[in-house]
Amino acid sequence: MSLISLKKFRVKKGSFYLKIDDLYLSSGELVAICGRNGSGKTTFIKALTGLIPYKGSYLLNSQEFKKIPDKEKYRVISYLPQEGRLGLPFDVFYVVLSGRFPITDGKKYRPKDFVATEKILEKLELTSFKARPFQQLSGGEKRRVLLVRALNREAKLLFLDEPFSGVDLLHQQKILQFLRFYVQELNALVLVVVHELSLALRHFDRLLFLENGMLMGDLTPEEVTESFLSRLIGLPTKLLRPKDPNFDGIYLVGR
Ligand SMILES: Nc1ncnc2c1ncn2[C@@H]1O[C@H](COP(=O)(O)OP(=O)(O)OP(=O)(O)O)[C@@H](O)[C@H]1O
Repeated sequence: MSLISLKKFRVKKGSFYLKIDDLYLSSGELVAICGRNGSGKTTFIKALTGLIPYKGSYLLNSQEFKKIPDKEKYRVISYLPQEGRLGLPFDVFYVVLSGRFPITDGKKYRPKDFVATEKILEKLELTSFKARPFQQLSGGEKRRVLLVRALNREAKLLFLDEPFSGVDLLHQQKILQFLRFYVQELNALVLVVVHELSLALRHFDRLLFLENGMLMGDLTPEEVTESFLSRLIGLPTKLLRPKDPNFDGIYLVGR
């Protein structure tokens, strides 16, 4: 059964229209949303989180999304916006802890919230930052902290808008490994806006390609062809498929 089911889904932003006729997404999938600047990726995930209005049918867990109470939505959904709030006047630990607030029923944080926060900081190598004021971190460090905050809710439906921007290659890889673990452990659906097509093609289960607000492709990495990529990118493209599936390092293409 699909976790998200869309039919004649429409979003209007000024003169821009997003139109998706049929799309079904299930738990346990790591999905990349790709496309050129202005193709509608952010508009799409903002509408799916309920931040901007839509028309048509959007079922979340077989329930009409608009009829689900906000409190219930916040328990199920976690969202990392493209531009995070950068003025948080707290230490890193409390910024990450606050990601769990919607699952506390509005009461105080429970001991298990503190334990989970310590654990996720350790897993994503941020323990040494935990007592530092968030505002003093570098751009990439802030991005990693805000991502960990979004992950800390343990939501079954996770939307991440460009989580890798400004993040170094080592930590991109750590985050990707953690996302795979997250999807499997929580049986979650994770949708990620990704510009780096190499990352999307190598690490994701399914790739949604947007062009001018339309879904022009819904493909597995194996189904993506060079001619499809050339059209999407607007440049001749060569697709290199690594021969060693067990290599978990980084591939770079040199001259
Ligand atoms: N509030 C708004 N009013 C009018 N047009 C808007 C508004 N917000 C977005 N748009 C337009 O909608 C289109 C889609 O924007 P969106 O942010 O979804 O693109 P994107 O694919 O996420 O782009 P990027 O890769 O640059 O982040 C763009 O042409 C943008 O200019």
